[in-house]
Amino acid sequence: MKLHELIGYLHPFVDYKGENPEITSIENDNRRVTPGSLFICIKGYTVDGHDFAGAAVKNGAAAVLAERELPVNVPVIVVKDTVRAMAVLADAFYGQPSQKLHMVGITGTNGKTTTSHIIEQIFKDAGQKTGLIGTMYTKIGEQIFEVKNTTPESLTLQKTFKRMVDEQVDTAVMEVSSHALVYGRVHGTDYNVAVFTNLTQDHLDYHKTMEEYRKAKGLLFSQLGNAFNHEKPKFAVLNSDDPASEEFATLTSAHILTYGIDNHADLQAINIAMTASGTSFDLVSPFGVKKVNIQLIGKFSVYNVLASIGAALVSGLSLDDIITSVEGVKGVSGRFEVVDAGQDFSVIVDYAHTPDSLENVLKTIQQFAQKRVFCVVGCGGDRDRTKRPLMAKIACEYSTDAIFTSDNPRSEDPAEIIKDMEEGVKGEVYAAIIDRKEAIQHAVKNAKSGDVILIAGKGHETYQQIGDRTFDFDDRIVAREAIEER
Ligand SMILES: CC(=O)N[C@H]1[C@@H](OP(=O)(O)OP(=O)(O)OC[C@H]2O[C@@H](n3ccc(=O)[nH]c3=O)[C@H](O)[C@@H]2O)O[C@H](CO)[C@@H](O)[C@@H]1O[C@H](C)C(=O)N[C@@H](C)C(=O)N[C@H](CCC(=O)O)C(=O)O
Ligand SMILES: Nc1ncnc2c1ncn2[C@@H]1O[C@H](COP(=O)(O)OP(=O)(O)OP(=O)(O)O)[C@@H](O)[C@H]1O
Ligand SMILES: N[C@H](CCC[C@H](N)C(=O)O)C(=O)O
Ligand SMILES: [Mg+2]
Repeated sequence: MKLHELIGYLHPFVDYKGENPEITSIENDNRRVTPGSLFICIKGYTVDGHDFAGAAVKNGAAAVLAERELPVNVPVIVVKDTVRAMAVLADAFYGQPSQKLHMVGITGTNGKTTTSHIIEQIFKDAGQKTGLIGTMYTKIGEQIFEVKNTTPESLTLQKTFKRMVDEQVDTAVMEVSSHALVYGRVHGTDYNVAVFTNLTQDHLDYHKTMEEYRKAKGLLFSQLGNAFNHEKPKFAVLNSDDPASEEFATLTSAHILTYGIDNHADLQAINIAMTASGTSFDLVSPFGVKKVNIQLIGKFSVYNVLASIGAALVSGLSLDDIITSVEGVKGVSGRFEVVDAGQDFSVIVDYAHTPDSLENVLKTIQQFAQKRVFCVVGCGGDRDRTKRPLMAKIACEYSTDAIFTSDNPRSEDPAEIIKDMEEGVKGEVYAAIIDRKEAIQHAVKNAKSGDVILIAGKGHETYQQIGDRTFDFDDRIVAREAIEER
């Protein structure tokens, strides 16, 4: 694409009539620039991309998009906000790929990864080729690509959509983090279905207040657009048991489908019963009452399944087929994952890293635990500090043996993080073992027949970040080894 054509997609006041080179790629990292690239300078949290314009030109950049003039010998196009401009250019450069996919976006504090996998499974069972973008990876069909963020910045995102289009993907399911919504990473992404799971405390380091955090999540719904396209209708799938849904409904003109358990909803689960092999419920729907038996455990899993059924139903799939699919879902890596090395006590690895998810998982365990419940838990460094005492309190309240430990301390002192946790449990009995491996070994050594050990916070993660180093660490492997050493 020629530079002039590309610039034509920007704000009409952007005035550029200079040279018109062929733009072969768009990059925002000078290390990825090749001859013919347009280099976009982004002011980051760590460094300022404007400082790398010279290096980008050395690598062959044909033009630079920046927020100020720069001393380089290629055209510099100046805009007010390069992050906003990047989203527009990425969408245009890759041929507006999100408009060619059936797009399902999921936001909410907890359950995004789980729900996205359930939805992926339903569409796969319906014979579609799927794409998935989220915390664990990006997937195109069965190909897996590593990721750094739950929701990548616009350039990577649009490039991924383009690849999905090229590989004949029908439906793309993605997690949309609150950071992504605030930072405009999904500007231009044309969702057909926007799903809300729930809103509870997390990320207050970034959003400061729950109100700001709620506003961030609401952006997914306000960005669903206002026009009625009857050939490609838009839907908001909202949790009727979460008070934020009422506000989100007002933000969009899209059709609304609600799901819930406690409050009336278009899709409501009643008569929920936990069985040895999962959870069963009656689904009250516009198509009558249907019995559903899922292999997942807990009330929170019922919410994720209801949200997934809702997203698939508004996408035009048949309810009976959808139910068959969700009944086949075995669970998602690191979410309530059982570690079975033949021991006579249960070990569960779960990605609960917020107060609400920890409480949900421990309450679910209480429903079947007969004896002691050990809870190995830590809180991430360089993240919301205010959740630390709350998570510690929940661990002590809903388990018999709380063991506080480290979970990616990053640049913080792990002992100080545990001190923050301890603020929430003055006078309670607990153990504090900084080394996560030792903490897991301690629980495994002390567990007796019939006990349950929950290892919370890291789920699928295969690393521990201490300082600026990343070490191999997998709760499931460490637990298995500890069991085998017993
Ligand atoms: C705070 C934050 O959001 N940071 C994101 C941001 O990094 P940054 O601002 O530090 O970037 P930077 O390193 O300063 O670089 C600025 C610019 O200079 C460029 N650069 C940099 C170095 C160089 O040598 N050459 C060069 O050109 C960079 O490519 C970039 O364009 O831009 C990066 C690239 O897009 C992101 O990967 C990074 O996410 C970091 C890893 C992160 O931890 N983000 C968290 C807060 C986050 O976004 N989390 C949510 C999930 C939350 C949830 O679970 O709900 C998510 O969606 O992942
Ligand atoms: N609907 C839900 N409500 C509350 N807690 C949930 C729900 N679904 C899952 N959880 C809990 O939250 C944990 C994380 O789930 P999941 O990874 O699906 O969430 P996420 O929203 O993708 O998280 P992240 O923001 O880190 O990407 C699970 O391990 C489980 O403990
Ligand atoms: N997406 C979340 C994941 C937290 C996982 C937990 N293991 C931690 O490192 O705090 C975050 O970056 O806050
Ligand atoms: Mg996730």
